[in-house]
Amino acid sequence: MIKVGVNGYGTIGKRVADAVVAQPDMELVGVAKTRPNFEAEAAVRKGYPLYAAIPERSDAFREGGIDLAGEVEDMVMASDVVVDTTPSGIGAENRELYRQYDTPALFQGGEGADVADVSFNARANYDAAEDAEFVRVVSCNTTGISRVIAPLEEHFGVEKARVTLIRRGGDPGDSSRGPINDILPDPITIPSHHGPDVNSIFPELNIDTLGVKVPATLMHLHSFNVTLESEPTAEEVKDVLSDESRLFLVPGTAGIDGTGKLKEFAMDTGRPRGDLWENCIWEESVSVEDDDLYLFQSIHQESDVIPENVDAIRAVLGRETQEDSMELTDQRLGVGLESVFDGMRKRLTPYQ
Ligand SMILES: NC(=O)C1=CN([C@@H]2O[C@H](COP(=O)(O)OP(=O)(O)OC[C@H]3O[C@@H](n4cnc5c(N)ncnc54)[C@H](OP(=O)(O)O)[C@@H]3O)[C@@H](O)[C@H]2O)C=CC1
Ligand SMILES: O=C(OP(=O)(O)O)[C@H](O)COP(=O)(O)O
Repeated sequence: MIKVGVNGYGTIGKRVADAVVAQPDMELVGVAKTRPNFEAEAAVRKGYPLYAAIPERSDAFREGGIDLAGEVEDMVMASDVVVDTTPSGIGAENRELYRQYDTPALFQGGEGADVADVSFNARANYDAAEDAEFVRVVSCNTTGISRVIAPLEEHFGVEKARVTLIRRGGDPGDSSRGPINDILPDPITIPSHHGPDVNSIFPELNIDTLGVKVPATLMHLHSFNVTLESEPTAEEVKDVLSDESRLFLVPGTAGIDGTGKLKEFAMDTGRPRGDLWENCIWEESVSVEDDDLYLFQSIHQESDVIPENVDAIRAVLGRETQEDSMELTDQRLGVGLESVFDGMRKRLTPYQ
């Protein structure tokens, strides 16, 4: 069993912890937090050993009536791998702690690429993580773009990708973030940081990205224009994309017209926390004009990186092949939505 510690128990950390518990080859050593708040309560209720991320604050947990399993160092020492899911910038500060105990660590996309030896996306570069000291699972947006680029490169070749990202302002619980009544070019300079970040996965890719922030919390939306090296039909592109378990082609028949209904759909299908681990690509948007491909996709920022973190745990230890790890992760989490609509595709015409 692979022993996994999760340092930081917020949006990403709580989902990584649940995903680790769902794997047959992993054991959750515990999770670390700085404060005895509602998330600490939830971790304890789930039976997850809870460690104090800042030892001097251990007393606050005791005063709050929450039992600790120890301090973060104890968790790191007992782990084969630590997944660092602390806020952007804290991960880099934690590197020395992991190095001290010779424990490989995974960081998240809020850290700079130089925090790790390798930036990781399971579909694109699984093997590159093997034996690395530190691995960075790229951000939700970079993950979403990489999952589309990988099959397009393999099947059709990519001459140039242009992606405009309509970014959610904050997560649903981020009450201090915005905008609340504005549309911001963010970053205002071009390219946005996403293009160079995608290049940390595909160094040779010619890609430009533009970012916009809007008053929404549910998901991001990407508008793609990819100039291909060949001229497939839209149907051929859809066939290739629909073969990927982490890409979900939202059928026109579903009547899902935006991110609100996507989230409603996720909750209706019983997804934990309404999570959508897959890129949600609107099937009707997939269009090809000569060698230019266009499509819209939505990315659930809180959850698309979760399967990638699980795969990165195996990859860094050299366990399982890329294909076997992705298949196991998907099966244990329940990734893959195509089958939900199989019957519906046959029965309905668009938007009936
Ligand atoms: N949310 C998103 O959409 C995505 C985020 N990411 C990246 O994932 C990382 C984590 O983001 P996210 O989960 O959203 O952040 P959150 O703020 O939701 O969670 C981070 C948690 O870490 C805890 N924390 C703070 N300081 C420390 C510390 N020193 N040691 C241990 N825990 C600490 C905080 O809880 P407390 O202080 O209560 O312990 C907080 O809840 C970032 O790099 C982010 O960029 C990647 C993809 C998507
Ligand atoms: O960490 C994330 O969001 P946040 O920094 O806006 O909270 C997401 O991964 C999106 O980040 P990005 O738009 O910088 O790729």
